[in-house]
Amino acid sequence: MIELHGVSKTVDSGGSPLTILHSLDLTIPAGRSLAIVGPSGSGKSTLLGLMAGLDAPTTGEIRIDGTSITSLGEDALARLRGRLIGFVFQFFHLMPSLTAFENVLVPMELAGATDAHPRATRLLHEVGLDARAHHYPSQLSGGEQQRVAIARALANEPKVLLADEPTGNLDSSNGQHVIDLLFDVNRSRSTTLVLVTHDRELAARADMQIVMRDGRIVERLARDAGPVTAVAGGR
Ligand SMILES: Nc1ncnc2c1ncn2[C@@H]1O[C@H](COP(=O)(O)OP(=O)(O)OP(=O)(O)O)[C@@H](O)[C@H]1O
Repeated sequence: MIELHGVSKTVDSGGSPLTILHSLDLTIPAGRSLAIVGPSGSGKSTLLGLMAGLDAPTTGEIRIDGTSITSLGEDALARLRGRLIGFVFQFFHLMPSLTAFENVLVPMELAGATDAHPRATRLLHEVGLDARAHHYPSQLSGGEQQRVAIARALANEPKVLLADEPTGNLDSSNGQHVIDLLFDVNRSRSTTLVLVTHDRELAARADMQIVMRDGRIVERLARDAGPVTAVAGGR
């Protein structure tokens, strides 16, 4: 579902080039989950942003569902993002002037869905927020806001769900609820899930883990049926 081939990212740092991702190769099969872990500044969010097509790599190729996104123009990329990718951020990024229901509704209406209303109702039900549908973000707890953000990310039935520190701003019980929800979606809808996290316990719930350090993947772990084991040189 997601393939990276020789992906590097170099940025300008005070007039001199700084390489923050070094020739990464990675394959995430459809319907699986991957956790990206590693210390602060190791390149996790940059990598997720590249997978989302929010930023372009300096070299290499990224394919999402068979389409090379590295050669797409802005418009085609925006359409592909809208069709295939849902994004969940650490700080929720809900529209403060819209209710929970409207936050979920708007992306569907923008995509031209004719059944947006019943689908928004169903999605809020799935994330356990029926009773909060007409509340504004400021009237919701952090965990509730993140669940609205997940419902919104699922609005256009993406094949890929990308989450950047989705529990970073939540207490442990709200965080647990949000994580359960993300893995439920991964399993029940076969949505490919990629999440960035500092939490090794959470990361261990994913089918695969990569550990980043200084812009490189320094460790790859995969789980088949049994416990998570190291994969020597595997993708
Ligand atoms: N546009 C940019 N210009 C210069 N440096 C950048 C730019 N974007 C990212 N960096 C640097 O690249 C490195 C990787 O950043 P990134 O945000 O991907 O790390 P991270 O692993 O997600 O960190 P954290 O866990 O703290 O969020 C950091 O050292 C960051 O300062």
